[in-house]
Amino acid sequence: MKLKDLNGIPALAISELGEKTIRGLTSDSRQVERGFLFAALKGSKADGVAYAADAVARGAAVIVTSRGAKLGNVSVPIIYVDDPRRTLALAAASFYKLQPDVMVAITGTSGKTSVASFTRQIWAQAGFASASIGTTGVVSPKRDDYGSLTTPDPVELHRLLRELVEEGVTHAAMEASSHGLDQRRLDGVRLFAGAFTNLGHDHMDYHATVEEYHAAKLRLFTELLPKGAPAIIFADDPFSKPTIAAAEQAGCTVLTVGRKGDFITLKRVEHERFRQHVEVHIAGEIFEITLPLAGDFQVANGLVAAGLAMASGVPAAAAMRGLERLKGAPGRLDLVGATEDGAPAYVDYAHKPDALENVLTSVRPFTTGRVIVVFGCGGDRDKGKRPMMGEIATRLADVVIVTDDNPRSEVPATIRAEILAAATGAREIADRRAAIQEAVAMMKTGDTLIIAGKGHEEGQTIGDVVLPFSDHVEVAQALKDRLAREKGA
Ligand SMILES: CC(=O)N[C@H]1[C@@H](OP(=O)(O)OP(=O)(O)OC[C@H]2O[C@@H](n3ccc(=O)[nH]c3=O)[C@H](O)[C@@H]2O)O[C@H](CO)[C@@H](O)[C@@H]1O[C@H](C)C(=O)N[C@@H](C)C(=O)N[C@H](CCC(=O)O)C(=O)O
Ligand SMILES: Nc1ncnc2c1ncn2[C@@H]1O[C@H](COP(=O)(O)OP(=O)(O)OP(=O)(O)O)[C@@H](O)[C@H]1O
Ligand SMILES: N[C@H](CCC[C@H](N)C(=O)O)C(=O)O
Ligand SMILES: [Mg+2]
Repeated sequence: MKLKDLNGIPALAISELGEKTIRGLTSDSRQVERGFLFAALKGSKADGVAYAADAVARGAAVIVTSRGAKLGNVSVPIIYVDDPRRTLALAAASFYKLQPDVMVAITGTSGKTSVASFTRQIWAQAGFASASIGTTGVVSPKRDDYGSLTTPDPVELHRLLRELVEEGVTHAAMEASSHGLDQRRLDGVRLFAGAFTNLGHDHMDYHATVEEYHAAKLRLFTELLPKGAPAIIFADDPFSKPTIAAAEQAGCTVLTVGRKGDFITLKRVEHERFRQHVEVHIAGEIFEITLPLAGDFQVANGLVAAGLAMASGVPAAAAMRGLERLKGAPGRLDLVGATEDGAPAYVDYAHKPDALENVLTSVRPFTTGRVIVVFGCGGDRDKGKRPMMGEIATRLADVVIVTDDNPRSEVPATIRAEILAAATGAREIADRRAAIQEAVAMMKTGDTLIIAGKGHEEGQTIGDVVLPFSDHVEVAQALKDRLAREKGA
């Protein structure tokens, strides 16, 4: 492809260098090949400018960087732009060209993965070839790939979108993390609609204030959605109002869902142990449906997903039928098994305060005994979450076991101590396997066990090493061991 065919490149550079052939793009010098465009980006740990020479040595044809960056002497042309991350995203979109016809993005502190998965499932039920992209990976009719980042790097993202189109996918739902929005990873995506779930405490190590964190999320509506595009907003969150105002001001067509919602109005919810009966009103019509998932928050996520599906052409009745057949996203209030007398054990991805509060509150109505929770907090991540989660766990659970969850480069005992400082009466069991064994062993009739924080994850990161570890596997094993002990006794 010629440089002149890439979006985001300033006109002057096109007039001088437009005929140059570009064979690929990247912001990582280690991935540069002959003829690549290298974007030298200032990051959180390093400055890509320092790797310009490395990129040239590997064959870069041209470098894009920010105005004022000092590159020294390099032997290839340099294009200076105001926002190189955005330029890279726009260029990647034009390089890979193809995107599914209907692309939607979901932002919010919690619920993104679930809503992306639910939207894909409702579309699929309605007959569309659909995909979801996010924390748990990429799912389409032809693939189920394990993921890493919530919102992939723009080059990887656009390569993926092209592959999905080549597979025949017409509809895709993706997560828009605040990092992804802030770092312009989605700027080249041709979005049909956006959605907002809620805003709580997370990533305060990256964003200076809650306002800045909210503003990063609002970029989806204020800068990325085209004028008039549907913005599906959950109406019952403390941050719904300012989000609705910002989306309206940006010219989006705001469609609200929830108890205070106008597009889909939630009227009544009756909880059962593993499902919920829900009554909603849509344009004067009453729907009574059974959502086959536990947890209040799954009703919210279901309505946001139904809103996205309806905004993109699925009839209300079909969207409601879709809700009745949903499968939870892996590791989200995921029932792994139960003790011999029926006490359930769930794995859940709550690794931030509001999520933990929601999940513990959700299981209370069907718990006649004790709520037991096992959790920890990640190292090298927002430290403010630790005492908040300690306090929530002790307030809402009857038995709290604090353990390790990806300590990364930090001292695990220090992380636990920061949680325990606000968790009076909690027990400390450093080894996550031992903590799960202990929790399963203490379960009695009527109890509910929640193993929180890792959800779908398949590893425990200690230092730089990722040891294989799955809460699912451990809980299932602990239940088996318990059964064997009971039988032997
Ligand atoms: C803090 C953060 O978001 N970092 C992301 C960011 O990296 P960065 O720009 O800060 O990178 P850096 O290490 O400072 O390096 C600066 C530049 O030098 C380049 N470099 C570096 C070394 C070298 O030899 N050559 C070279 O060219 C790097 O490629 C980079 O372009 O841009 C990279 C490319 O897009 C991402 O891979 C990287 O994600 C890291 C791995 C990460 O852990 N991110 C997490 C925090 C994240 O993004 N999480 C969100 C939210 C999760 C959620 O709550 O759902 C997500 O969307 O997943
Ligand atoms: N709508 C919601 N409101 C509050 N908590 C929720 C909601 N949806 C999910 N949760 C909680 O948050 C956890 C993560 O859910 P999910 O993966 O869908 O969110 P996410 O926004 O993708 O999170 P992440 O940013 O960590 O990828 C769930 O396991 C549950 O504990
Ligand atoms: N996307 C989140 C995942 C956190 C999951 C939790 N298990 C942890 O390691 O803190 C993050 O990177 O902050
Ligand atoms: Mg997610």
